[in-house]
Amino acid sequence: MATRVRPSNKRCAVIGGSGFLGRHLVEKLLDRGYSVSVFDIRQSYELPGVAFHLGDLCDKQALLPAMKDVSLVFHCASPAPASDDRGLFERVNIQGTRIVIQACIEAGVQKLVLTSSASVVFEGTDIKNGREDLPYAKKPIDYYTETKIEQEKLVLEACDKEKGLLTVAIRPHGIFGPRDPQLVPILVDAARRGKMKFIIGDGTNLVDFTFVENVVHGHILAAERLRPDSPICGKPYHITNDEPVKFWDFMSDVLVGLGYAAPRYHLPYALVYGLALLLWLLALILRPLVSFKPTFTPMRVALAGTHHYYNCERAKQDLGYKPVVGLKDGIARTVQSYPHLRQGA
Ligand SMILES: NC(=O)C1=CN([C@@H]2O[C@H](COP(=O)(O)OP(=O)(O)OC[C@H]3O[C@@H](n4cnc5c(N)ncnc54)[C@H](OP(=O)(O)O)[C@@H]3O)[C@@H](O)[C@H]2O)C=CC1
Ligand SMILES: CC(C)=CCC[C@@H](C)[C@H]1CC[C@H]2C3=C(CC[C@]12C)[C@@]1(C)CCC(=O)C[C@@H]1CC3
Repeated sequence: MATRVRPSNKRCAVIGGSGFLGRHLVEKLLDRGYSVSVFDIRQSYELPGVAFHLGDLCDKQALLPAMKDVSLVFHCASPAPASDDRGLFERVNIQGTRIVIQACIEAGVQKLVLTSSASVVFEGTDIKNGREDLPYAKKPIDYYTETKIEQEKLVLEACDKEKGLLTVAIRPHGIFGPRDPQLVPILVDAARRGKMKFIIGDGTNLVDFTFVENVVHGHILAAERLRPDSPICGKPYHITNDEPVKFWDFMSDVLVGLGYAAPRYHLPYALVYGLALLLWLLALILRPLVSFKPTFTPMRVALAGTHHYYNCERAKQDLGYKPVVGLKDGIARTVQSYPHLRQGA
């Protein structure tokens, strides 16, 4: 009779490990003595001690080898939020997550840590110091958010001590740091095209931006505290820098750090939101004829002009979480890591 090898609790798999957050997580896990399998649709780097498994997470047969003898799985893969492809989000974030859960059960994985998003409660209006017990958004602002809600519910409902799979969801917000492919590059692209002269609204709205190493820290704490008797089973946790900042101050610090001018002129929020909505509709109607992607989508305008910051007291209490890198330091390290995006480079 074949004997089943009991997975070592230092063997883990990172689904989405080639991405921005995934790669930072892999690096920290290696530092902490874990051996890591990465499952991703692409391979973006090589590292000693990391075994890559390439494939689509919707394919269980492709996933299973990455989970062999693994006790802990991190699921941080998702299509990019900027995509407008509803079918893709539903396939990867909802159906794919069901498959990830089935594969975990089949492979005998004991713990599944999902990277969710604090945006699962965001409907485009102010959230100030939001706690985890806020209801899920009834009118999510885009397909990304809509499918992140369903994904989180699936993972948390899969937490079953009898079946031996424990789950937890981390809800980060506005992740930034070296190698981020969206926030800084999109911002610099807009600045280079002369589109970052304006502040949407009065510029006083507070937002969480979270340095990537803090997000990684939250994930690892959650994984290590996830045990049958711990209060964290089946729960979501906000992980932020715990330093809400004015959205436009953060943007200005990054822009000025990279040698661009800070936005100065104010535009009314309702006007910009209305224009972004019109442009989005126009892009949708004209899609069969011409393809253009507006920089200021309704989702980005909503994020730029409202308060959205979250309370992370639950993570402090249950996980012993405390940010390891402050906002000022995080911005400086981020700016330094993008020499090619500096003004004039
Ligand atoms: N960035 C942020 O501000 C925030 C992110 N999050 C969440 O954090 C997680 C990580 O985000 P981030 O690192 O920024 O994103 P990235 O796009 O950098 O990383 C996601 C990775 O998953 C891969 N992937 C996508 N689809 C599949 C698939 N079907 N099968 C296997 N791999 C796939 C991507 O490949 P490819 O690039 O080829 O698509 C990419 O390598 C996501 O779940 C996201 O929802 C939550 C809050 C904020
Ligand atoms: C309007 C403007 C100035 C845009 C430039 C910056 C934006 C690209 C980012 C500002 C807030 C960011 C953000 C996300 C993506 C990038 C921004 C829109 C997320 C949508 C990424 C995925 C999530 O789960 C939530 C994030 C909220 C903040």
